Amino acid sequence: MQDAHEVVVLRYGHRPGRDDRMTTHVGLTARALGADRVIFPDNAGQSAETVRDITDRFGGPFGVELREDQRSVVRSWDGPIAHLTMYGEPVQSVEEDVRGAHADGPLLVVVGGEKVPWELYEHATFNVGVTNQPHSEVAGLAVFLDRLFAGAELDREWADAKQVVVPQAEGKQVVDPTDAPGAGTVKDPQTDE
Ligand SMILES: C[S@@+](CC[C@H](N)C(=O)[O-])C[C@H]1O[C@@H](n2cnc3c(N)ncnc32)[C@H](O)[C@@H]1O
Repeated sequence: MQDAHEVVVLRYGHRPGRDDRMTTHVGLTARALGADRVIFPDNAGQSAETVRDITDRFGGPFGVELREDQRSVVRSWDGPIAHLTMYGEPVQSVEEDVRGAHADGPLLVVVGGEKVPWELYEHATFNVGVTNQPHSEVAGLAVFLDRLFAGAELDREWADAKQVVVPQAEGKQVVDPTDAPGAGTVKDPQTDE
């Protein structure tokens, strides 16, 4: 089910083992930088678990779905599609048009892993390059979302978090959101200690 205002990231293709970290980071980047949900291939269950766990701890809302057939997600999408590729038009040239198209419908942002089918280039409303240099789906997605939201995603607030990071000039502080400011325990979010 699509919501007219949503931004959904589709990870097109996943090679278990080799792509695990990248697929997880596509999901974490989509979540952190303002997308509403991510769709992973159904062989990326471990990445889906990790992104759900982070959402559970650090807040949402953010959806994670596993779908068997990415081709059918693209074919049946009822709204504009932005496919990120080094061969596409410069993001700085098309960002306004993408925002305009998104005003009329939900936006699907597609990032690849291994080679994506040619059909995707034809089916996409926009083929978007974040530079025309080869780099990574995570970097491309981050810059694209920041351009799409014009930086507003950086000030987003999170609902139902169990842990909140208190920004520090030095060191790390993570508190329970129900604690008074400054009264929380100091934790490393990666080790939970
Ligand atoms: C390892 S790259 C594959 C490079 C591929 N030849 C391509 O079409 O961009 C995996 C994914 O990273 C993203 N990507 C890589 N470079 C990009 C760029 N300059 N702009 C936008 N996306 C890029 C694309 O989504 C691509 O499918």
